[in-house]
Amino acid sequence: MRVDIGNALDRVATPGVPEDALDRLDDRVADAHARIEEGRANNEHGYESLNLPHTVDTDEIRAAVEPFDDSEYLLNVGIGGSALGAATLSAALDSDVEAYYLDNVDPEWVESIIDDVDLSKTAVNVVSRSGTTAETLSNFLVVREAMESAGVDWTERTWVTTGEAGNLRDLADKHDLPSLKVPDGVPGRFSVLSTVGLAAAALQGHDIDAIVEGAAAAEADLAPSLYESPAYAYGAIAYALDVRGAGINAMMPYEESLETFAEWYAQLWAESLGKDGLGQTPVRALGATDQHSQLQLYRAGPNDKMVTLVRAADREDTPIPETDLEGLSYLGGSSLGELLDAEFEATEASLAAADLPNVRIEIDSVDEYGLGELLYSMEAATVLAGELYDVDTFVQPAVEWGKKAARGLLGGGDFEEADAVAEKTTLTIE
Ligand SMILES: O=P(O)(O)OC[C@H]1O[C@](O)(CO)[C@@H](O)[C@@H]1O
Repeated sequence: MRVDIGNALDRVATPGVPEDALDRLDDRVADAHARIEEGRANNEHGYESLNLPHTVDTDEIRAAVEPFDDSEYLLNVGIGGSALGAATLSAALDSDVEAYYLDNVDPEWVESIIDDVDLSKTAVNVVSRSGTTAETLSNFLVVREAMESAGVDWTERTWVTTGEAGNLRDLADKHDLPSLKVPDGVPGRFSVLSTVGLAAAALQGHDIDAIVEGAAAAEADLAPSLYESPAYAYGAIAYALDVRGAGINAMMPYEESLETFAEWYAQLWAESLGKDGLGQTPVRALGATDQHSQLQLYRAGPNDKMVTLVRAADREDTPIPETDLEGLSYLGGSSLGELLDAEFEATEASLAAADLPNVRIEIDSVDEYGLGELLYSMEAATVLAGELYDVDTFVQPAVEWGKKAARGLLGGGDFEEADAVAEKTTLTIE
């Protein structure tokens, strides 16, 4: 993986980072790297995530999903980090298994998916690190009832991925379900390279060892200098731009297969760094599509953002037939890939021409190795940025308020947060 930060320098962009400031920041990167390595060596909570290339047991994962290798469908029931990593891999890689990610509780959407699959040929993976997430447990109960109604023995088609204890662990023990453990020291948003992300990938026939090899290559690049580590270069430059005013980071892959990656990145970046009034807001974008959508704001709106452009050096291509359409003959004989690359580079240059900071991330190809490299690098970049912001990267206390309010509204306990809902200020226009 390569990261080009040239268009983030102050001689190109505003806000931009002076090269002498980057050199000074590199001293802080060295200190942060030492802290990260200490956390990894001691398997400290969160830092343990960066050890996964050496600790994940891919044989165990393949064995756990082997009983389901006749499946034509996968229903992954989980939310947040218990869905987005596996969904990123599914979206990026081809498989004969049709995978669905039930990571919301919109009833019409859930019912439409259950109707779309043949439950007798479906593997259900219920994923929850805590085992208490309302959306996940509710969707599981709905799916289980649908299987029972269809005369399918759900215990024959379900595996569980969860922590040491909790509702799902009890369910697995009670019904003797195949189960995989979510590593204790790995927060959900950092769990794609663990049982959480790789079991679904294995069921879909993907080479999870190649994913881990790519992650290991990114790990090998971690160094006490941003100039030696693409992952740290990205984490450092994004932090440096944020503290200079680029409070928004548009993650804009120029690969349709990486659209879900941008969604995964948004949770990783926001839930890790959004603390104590700090944190850069991730925006999910897609090239070339958003050139015809958000780019107007990026170029001519407030200079309060950076754009991260991601692409693969190699991809399959499709020729564009010759044409005599007025003004479009230049396209004939070219290819869609050449057009996409031209638009990537044109957008990159257009942002620089508008003084808007942007960073280029390039992987060799969107395959298992390239995905492992990209995902691990973004995790390492996030951990580094967390050290530079000096926030607690691996917790997410701010999400608990809403959970308690919702639980109180449903009669799940007496929570003052639920009382606050009733006190809403209203000014309704109809
Ligand atoms: O895996 P669990 O415990 O169901 O949590 C799902 C998601 O919910 C969160 O805990 C936030 O509520 C995320 O950090 C996590 O990825």
